[in-house]
Amino acid sequence: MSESDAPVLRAEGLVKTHHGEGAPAHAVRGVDLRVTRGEFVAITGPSGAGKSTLLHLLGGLQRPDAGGIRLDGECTDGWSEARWAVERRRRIGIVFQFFNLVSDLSVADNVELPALLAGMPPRKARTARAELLAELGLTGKERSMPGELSGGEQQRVALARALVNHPPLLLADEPAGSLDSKGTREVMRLLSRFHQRGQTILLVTHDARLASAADRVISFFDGRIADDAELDAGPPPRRAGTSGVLELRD
Ligand SMILES: Nc1ncnc2c1ncn2[C@@H]1O[C@H](COP(=O)(O)OP(=O)(O)OP(=O)(O)O)[C@@H](O)[C@H]1O
Repeated sequence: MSESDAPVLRAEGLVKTHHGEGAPAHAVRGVDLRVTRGEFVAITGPSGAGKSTLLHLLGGLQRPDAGGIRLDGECTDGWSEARWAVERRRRIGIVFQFFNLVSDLSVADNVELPALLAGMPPRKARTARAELLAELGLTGKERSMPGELSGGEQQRVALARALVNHPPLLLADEPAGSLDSKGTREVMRLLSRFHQRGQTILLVTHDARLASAADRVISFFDGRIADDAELDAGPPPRRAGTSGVLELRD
């Protein structure tokens, strides 16, 4: 299988136990998962089921106790923290519930930073940033600091930051978890729109309504996949970069 035919993400036999103050938490108890190019997969399940731990493993933010992960067919076994950091910039965009923007950098700098760190020439990074912010309805906010923005706006900046390097995979961990209903609708509409353009997305949410935006829903329970179902297919995803400007209406 050539690398381009390989699944964007493949996990086999993933296991992760957290050792905290109390009894060990068996968060992920043996997970096999394959995500193909262009899929929008939601992982849903009750609080404490292990969804965030799984997403952290898949993004290389935590190491599994057992099992392995392949990105575009490439085995990640033995990757160091530094290697994961480099590969994440190129291959995996991540958005979190609480945005995790750099509070003392402007909106523009937050979005440009990962592009510059990935080696994009400054002029190209500025153009990429401007295009994404325009698409996300944030033109005019470039000089704002994150603390001056609403939660929904901050999450849109986080989305721009996650996508500025055109990563093959977007991981989203409860991206609407701290937003009001308007912000939630915006974020979900944007995820759907990027998916329509061909973006592969893995969304973790405890909210079954949000999961229904995906075309495949995995029910996660007690550290294991309890169900894995394709939903009715919507219009086929288009190739990346072929659609027009986003509209953000209520
Ligand atoms: N860093 C940690 N140290 C110790 N235990 C942890 C740690 N992170 C998670 N856990 C435990 O692992 C289990 C799974 O947690 P996880 O956050 O992955 O679940 P979740 O499904 O994402 O939950 P939620 O929807 O509430 O975010 C829980 O019992 C949790 O308390």
